[in-house]
Amino acid sequence: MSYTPPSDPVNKVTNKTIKISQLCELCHSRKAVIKRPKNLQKICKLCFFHVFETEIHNTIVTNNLFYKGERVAVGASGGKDSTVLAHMLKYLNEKYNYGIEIVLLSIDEGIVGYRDDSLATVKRNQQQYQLPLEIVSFKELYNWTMDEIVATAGIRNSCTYCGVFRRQALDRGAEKLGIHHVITGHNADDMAETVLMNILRGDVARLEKSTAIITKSKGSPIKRSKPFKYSYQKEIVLYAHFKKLDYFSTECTYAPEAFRGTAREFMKNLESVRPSCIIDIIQSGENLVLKQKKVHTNGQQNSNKVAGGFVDGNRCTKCGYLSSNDICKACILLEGLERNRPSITLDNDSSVDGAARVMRQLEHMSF
Ligand SMILES: Nc1ncnc2c1ncn2[C@@H]1O[C@H](COP(=O)(O)OP(=O)(O)OP(=O)(O)O)[C@@H](O)[C@H]1O
Repeated sequence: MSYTPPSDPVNKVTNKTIKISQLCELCHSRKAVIKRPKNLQKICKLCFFHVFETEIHNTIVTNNLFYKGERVAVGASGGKDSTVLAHMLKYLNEKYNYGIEIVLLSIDEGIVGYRDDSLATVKRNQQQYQLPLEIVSFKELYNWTMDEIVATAGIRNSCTYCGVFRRQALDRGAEKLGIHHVITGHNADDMAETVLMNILRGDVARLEKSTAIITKSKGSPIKRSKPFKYSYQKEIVLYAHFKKLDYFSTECTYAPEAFRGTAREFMKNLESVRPSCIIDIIQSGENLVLKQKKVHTNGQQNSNKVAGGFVDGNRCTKCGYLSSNDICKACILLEGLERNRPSITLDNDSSVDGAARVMRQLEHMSF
């Protein structure tokens, strides 16, 4: 059986007759060109754009992510997720009149050959989407670049340093802009991976928070949200590809954290057998009812009580930023780094240059 579809400028059907079995399962008129990774439905490009955009709009509306007049900072790394996020928020904001003001906020971790190239993409996105851009660097905030950190502390814990500093840097960048809402491109795959990792580590405190679409620490004026919480990574990539978005696709120079890498691989294997497992894991995480925490005789809950009497939402006594301890994790990491900073005797002899100068500096270096 065959069918002559109406003219379709997007799918550009050259052969006018399409077998019924090739028709889009949603509109039943255009040729299906995609098998949706989320549910294996065969659909056309136009229907894919429509369902994908509508699902994200529904997530935003159902969870009251924005209020009219709100200024929001999109964590923009130049990668696929945050590029699609910036594009999508601009598009939905105009289509549904959310009334939000969007600013791109990028953190330059100082990774030569990776972040400098991806930031060039963000700068192009800024032009393409006509959005303001703020770049904050690790160097200006911490006086360390990730390259220097890896050279000093090794590659093994690079994700820990990068994650802790970037999280705080996003808050500090937003504060600098007077913005109280940071939006990130974390997707369903990231979230399912995190749930799995927290279960495997028995990290109950993090498990409780890991599926929240909005997170906010007590005492912090800055909230974070993840509108792609239910969006599959593969669909985000497909959307970027079909919309011909300009994004940076190289992996970070430093290897992903070993445990996360293993969890990611495991999730991918599960997904290939059962695509719905990503959403299923997120839903399981959302529906987990955790055992009541033990209450101390003084009435305080276990999780809130930490050494020094600090609870989540206090300020670090060193840098003044949010911390659940006396001193925040960023300051603890910085202290360790400073102790090990290579002390370089600067060679002011301008007669030697290039490799000879570097060799001379290396000879003076001590760790
Ligand atoms: N350097 C950065 N500057 C600003 N935001 C960032 C940066 N790195 C990550 N983010 C934010 O955190 C989200 C998750 O980051 P992650 O490192 O998991 O990268 P990812 O999954 O590859 O995302 P992307 O494709 O956007 O790079 C990103 O989508 C982005 O919103």
